[in-house]
This record gives sequence, C-alpha cells and structure tokens, in this order.
Amino acid sequence: MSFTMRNYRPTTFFSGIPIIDLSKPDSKRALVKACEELGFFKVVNHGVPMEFISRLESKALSFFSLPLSEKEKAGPPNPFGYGNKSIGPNGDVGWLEYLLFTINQDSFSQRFLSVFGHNPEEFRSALNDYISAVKKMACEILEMMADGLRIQPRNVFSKLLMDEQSDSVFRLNHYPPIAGIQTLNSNNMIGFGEHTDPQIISVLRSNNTSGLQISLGENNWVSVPPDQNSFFINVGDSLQVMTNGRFKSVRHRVLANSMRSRVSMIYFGGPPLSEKIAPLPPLMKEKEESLYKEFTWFEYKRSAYNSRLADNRLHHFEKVAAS
Ligand SMILES: C=C1C[C@]23C[C@H]1CC[C@H]2[C@@]12CCC[C@@](C)(C(=O)O1)[C@H]2[C@@H]3C(=O)O
Ligand SMILES: O=C(O)CCC(=O)C(=O)O
Ligand SMILES: [Fe+2]
Repeated sequence: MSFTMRNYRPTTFFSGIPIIDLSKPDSKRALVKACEELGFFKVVNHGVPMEFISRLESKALSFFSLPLSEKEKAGPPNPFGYGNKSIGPNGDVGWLEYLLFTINQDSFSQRFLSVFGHNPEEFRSALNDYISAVKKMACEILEMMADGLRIQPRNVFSKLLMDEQSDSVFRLNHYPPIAGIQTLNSNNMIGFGEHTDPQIISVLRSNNTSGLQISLGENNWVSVPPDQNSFFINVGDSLQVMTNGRFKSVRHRVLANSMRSRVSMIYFGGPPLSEKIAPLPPLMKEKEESLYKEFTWFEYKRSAYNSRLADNRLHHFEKVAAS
C-alpha cells in the first residue's frame, strides 16, 4: 500500500451550513439568523454567470502554472501582488501561493503587465467581469440583511461597498496538492491559518476541492463541503462592530491535506478608509452602549496589518466593561 493510501482519511463534512436562496425574498430572516449564529452561510441562485467564474478560474490556473521565476515578477505581495507561502507582513506562513489585488484602483501596475504577457487585457477583463458581478451580489446580500434587521435605509451597509473610495480587496489563492510530501508532515498541514476577515463581508468561491473549515467555537473545527456552483459568505469584523456584536465574524482556516489542488477566489468588501466603524444607532436598544471603542477603517486596517493572522484583532477595540 502506498503512503498516500495509508494516510488517506476521508473528510467528514459538516451538514449544518445554512443555505440562502437569493431568489427568494423571504430568505432575509434565515440570512440574519445565519449571521447571528454562525457568521457564515452558502448562497445559491446567486445570479453570477458561471461563465465569469470559469473564465477567471482558468486565467488564474494558467498564471499559477507559470515558472516560479515568472510569477515572482508579480511580487512581492505587500501591499499587492504575488505571494508564496508567506501571508501578511508578520511572519505567518501557509501552504499556498496567491495574487492580491486592490479594487477601485488600477490593479495592473507595470509588474502585472509584464507577467500577463501578450494579453494582459484578457486577464483584466475576466477580473473586472467577475468582480463587478460578485460585488453586485454582495450588495444585494447586505441589503437583504438590512431588511432582515428591519433598519433603514436598506443601503446602510451596501453603500460602503458602492462608495468610490471603498477599500476592497480581491484574492486568488492556489493550494497545491501535498500528496508527495504528506509523509513528511502531519495530515493536517495548514494551507491558510485560522483568522477572521477584517472587512465587512467576504464572498468566497472555490473549485470542488475541500479544505475550508470554520470554527463553531473553542477549538471545534468543522469542514465545509465544497461546492463550485455556489458562494460562501463570511461576516467580517467590521460588520460585527456595526451590528454591536449581533452578527459574528467567523473564524476560519484552510487545511491543505488534499490530493487535489484547491483554487479559491475571494472578494473582501471593505468601507472607505476614512469611514467610522461603529454600531448603527437603529440597532441599539434603549440605553444599550457600544461594545467597541471608536475607530476608523484606516485605524482598524493598520492594526490588522500589525497583527499576526490568528490574533483576536477586535479585542484591542473592545470597551472594558465598567465594574
Ligand atoms: C497577517 C495578516 C494578513 C492579512 C492582514 C493581516 C491580518 C489578516 C489578513 C487578511 C485576511 C483577509 C484578507 C486580507 C487581505 C486582509 O485584509 O486581512 C488578509 C491580509 C493579507 O493576507 O495580507
Ligand atoms: O482560500 C480560501 O478558501 C480561504 C482563504 C481565506 O480565508 C482568506 O484569504 O482570507
Ligand atoms: Fe479569510
């Protein structure tokens, strides 16, 4: 028996991921419940053309299959570009490579133009089509959330993503299969270490390879069944603050214990840098106080980039309860 057979352990998938049907108006309540209980859910009937998804996935795969020396021309990853194994500026590592883009700015600097070779325009248009469609869907979800929370105007959240100055990010992750080196390491090699996303909302789409896990609390990790035709939504730290802790930003990670490579694309919807992140007044009950100190997205982002991936970033911004 080969090493890989001996080490093979089937994944047990969690069956409790809420599924939200975007074509049904009464999904609003289920959506709010999912954000309160888990901070994570799956979206079906999302309206994003499959063609946009597969076109970008194939562009991403052709980039990741270039020789390392070519890909490195699109680096370093901070603040934006190609990254390999290292995540963020503070020494975190994972078994992946990725491309990070800023949105609402010209993501294609000179170093991108040199890497996407003869037709950078094709990559650019695949990226633009995908991001516009996913951003539109993210805004619909945020408007359904406002409706579900019975607050007005219904664009209280979505207007932050629609703002010209919105500080949003897009990421293409590639986790190579680890079959060959599995014997050297444990079965639970980390692809992307545990963390919460700092922004408002994250929209994730992956191919059919497993690996994503979410935390149900205190070291209770469950595996998310992959579904290449759907999207997964994460509540980010900023949305947790805007709802004064009613919605939970979900801790998640990726295990790279797969025989197949995993490709994921994630849109991180963020507010403008100058935006104050604070609980929305209509969500505050009488005499209810904010659980958080006042801060802008710029301040939160700066603090996030000075932290380690697994840190509880929101902790520094929590008010210490008066005793
Ligand atoms: C250690 C890190 C790496 C960070 C910043 C900091 C804390 C959280 C990470 C993320 C997670 C969500 C996307 C991203 C783009 C973001 O905004 O925060 C990531 C960023 C990076 O991968 O560079
Ligand atoms: O690649 C994935 O599936 C998730 C990665 C992730 O959580 C992130 O990039 O913030
Ligand atoms: Fe994440």
